[in-house]
Amino acid sequence: MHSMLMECRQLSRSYQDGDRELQVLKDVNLTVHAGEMLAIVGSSGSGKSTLLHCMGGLDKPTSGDVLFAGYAIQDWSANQLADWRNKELGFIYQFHHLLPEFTALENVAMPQLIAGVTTSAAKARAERLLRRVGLAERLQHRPAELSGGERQRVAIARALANSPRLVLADEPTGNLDDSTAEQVFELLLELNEEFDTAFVIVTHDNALAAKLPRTLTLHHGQLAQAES
Ligand SMILES: Nc1ncnc2c1ncn2[C@@H]1O[C@H](COP(=O)(O)OP(=O)(O)OP(=O)(O)O)[C@@H](O)[C@H]1O
Repeated sequence: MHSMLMECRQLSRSYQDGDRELQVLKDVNLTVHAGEMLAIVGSSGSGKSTLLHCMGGLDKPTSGDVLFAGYAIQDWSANQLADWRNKELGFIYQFHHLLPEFTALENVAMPQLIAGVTTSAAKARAERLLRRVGLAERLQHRPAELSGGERQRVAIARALANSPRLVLADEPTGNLDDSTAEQVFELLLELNEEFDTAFVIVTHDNALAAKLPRTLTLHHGQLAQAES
């Protein structure tokens, strides 16, 4: 059995909405094991993005803990969080968030340069990753010169650039047509097998979620079933 990588304990998040409190997440308990892949599904507004943001240190729980390899991330400074996100996490969003003025190769090299990898090593790894995601012919293209599916493949390669232990993906196929979405999902499944990286994928697409080994359902900010 794989070791525990991330744990949410009694995670709650509420927002102040005028003079009332909006409880978005309520006592969420979940464990992500090293190398596993799981889907989080739930209707719009059920708290999926908020949960992912708390797991990625982009939002802070109102109460409860997010532990990464046993450490409570909310205790870390902004610098520590930024460093952790750069080295240990990858993010994939619905919209690719690639830098428009840079090529695919440069976009994938960027997180490595930030981590202190040399330019030549960063570009070599970026090229390997882009080849792996099927973009050998697109290394020098800028995001505007790529299709939506290709842009998401670049974003996936970028998420894996620093060999993170965990990739958090928020509707990674939400902006793609059905067949492209399925291909991108298949790619994520393959990469999860090949790399020693856990994936947590938020999706509203139950058919795609069903391809993953484990699915958790959020309902009004609570996990619908007990953690397996
Ligand atoms: N910063 C914020 N301030 C106030 N309310 C917020 C904030 N972020 C999210 N919310 C509210 O929290 C609820 C859950 O939002 P969240 O984005 O987590 O849902 P979701 O399940 O990801 O929805 P969708 O599938 O539509 O993206 C929504 O009612 C939203 O308006």
